[in-house]
Amino acid sequence: MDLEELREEIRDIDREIVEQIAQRTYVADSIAAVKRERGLPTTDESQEQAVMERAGENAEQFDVDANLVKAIFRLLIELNKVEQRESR
Ligand SMILES: O=C(O)C(=O)C[C@]1(C(=O)O)C=C[C@@H](O)C=C1
Repeated sequence: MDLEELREEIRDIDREIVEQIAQRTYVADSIAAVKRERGLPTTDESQEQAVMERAGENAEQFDVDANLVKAIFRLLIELNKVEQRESR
C-alpha cells in the first residue's frame, strides 16, 4: 500500500468517527428530553463513571492506550452535556 492509499483510509475512518460522534450527540438530545420530562439533572456522575470504565475496557480489548481513550470520552461526555444544556 502506498502513502496516499493509507491516508485515504484514514480520511474515511475520520469521517466515520465524526458520524459516530454526531449519532452519540443525537442520542444525548433524546436523553435530554427524557430528563426534562422526569425533572432529572443533566449530569449523572454514576453513568459517567460507567461510560469511562467501559471506554477503558474497550481500549484494552483493542490494545490502545486506555488513558488516551478515556480522555477522548471525557470530551465526548462534555460535548453531550453542552448539547443537553442548550436543548433545555
Ligand atoms: O446517560 C446520560 O444520562 C447522558 O446524559 C449521557 C452522558 C454521556 O455522554 O455518556 C452525558 C452526561 C451524563 O452526565 C452522563 C452520560
